[in-house]
Amino acid sequence: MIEVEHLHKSFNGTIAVRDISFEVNKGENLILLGTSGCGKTTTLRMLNRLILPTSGNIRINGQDVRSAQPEKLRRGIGYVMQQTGLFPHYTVAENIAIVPKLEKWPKEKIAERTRTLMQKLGLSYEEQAHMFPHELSGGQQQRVGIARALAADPPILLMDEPFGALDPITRQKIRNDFKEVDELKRKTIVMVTHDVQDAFALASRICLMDKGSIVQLGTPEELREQPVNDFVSRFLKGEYN
Ligand SMILES: Nc1ncnc2c1ncn2[C@@H]1O[C@H](COP(=O)(O)OP(=O)(O)OP(=O)(O)O)[C@@H](O)[C@H]1O
Repeated sequence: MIEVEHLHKSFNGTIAVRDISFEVNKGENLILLGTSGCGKTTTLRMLNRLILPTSGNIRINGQDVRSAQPEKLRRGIGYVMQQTGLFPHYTVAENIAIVPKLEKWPKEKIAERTRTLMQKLGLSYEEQAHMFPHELSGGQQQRVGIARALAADPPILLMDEPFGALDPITRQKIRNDFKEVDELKRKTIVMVTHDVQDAFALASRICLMDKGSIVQLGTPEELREQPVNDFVSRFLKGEYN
């Protein structure tokens, strides 16, 4: 469903992503894992054209993303940003409704969808829909960010450190809840994390990166049982976190 071929990105001579290729199958959860600065976010943001590659190809359902209109492309791809990226002056409900509004859904349908999603993500529509992001905890804000990305039911979801800013207990709780949300089970997801536990809890396959390159791509079991080198074993033991 997502095909990445020989993707390369340099910023003013600094190589951020170095000739990487991978595929993400429909319904898979591919985790881009690696140390800070290894090129995970740059890779993710090239998938929805927030960053343009220096060279290489990306196809989504066979279509080259360069031939798609950026706005149209992004409406079909939900995006959960680091640190939520919620609009501070929009209420929770208004934040969740951004894409459905762009899609000109009727008001009742938007309200119904917002209510359903908030409930699925463990939020209370009655109590929280009219609050502003700063009135919520970090974990609740993350849940709103995920609801917003899911609102128009895009088949693909890109998530950049969705649990990054949370304390370990909240992180584990949201991660567990996340696994149980039925809509997320159907999505093709590419998620960035530096956290080995996130990767093992959520990945269909892990793409472990270092210095812009892919070191190993495989199932969590493959990485654990057949690490290709010492870096992989040490990374999985948490020595780089
Ligand atoms: N806009 C930019 N201009 C210049 N250099 C950049 C830019 N964006 C990223 N880089 C560099 O590219 C490299 C990869 O960055 P990237 O953000 O993709 O890494 P990352 O693995 O997501 O790291 P983190 O987990 O810290 O977010 C880094 O060396 C970074 O400094």
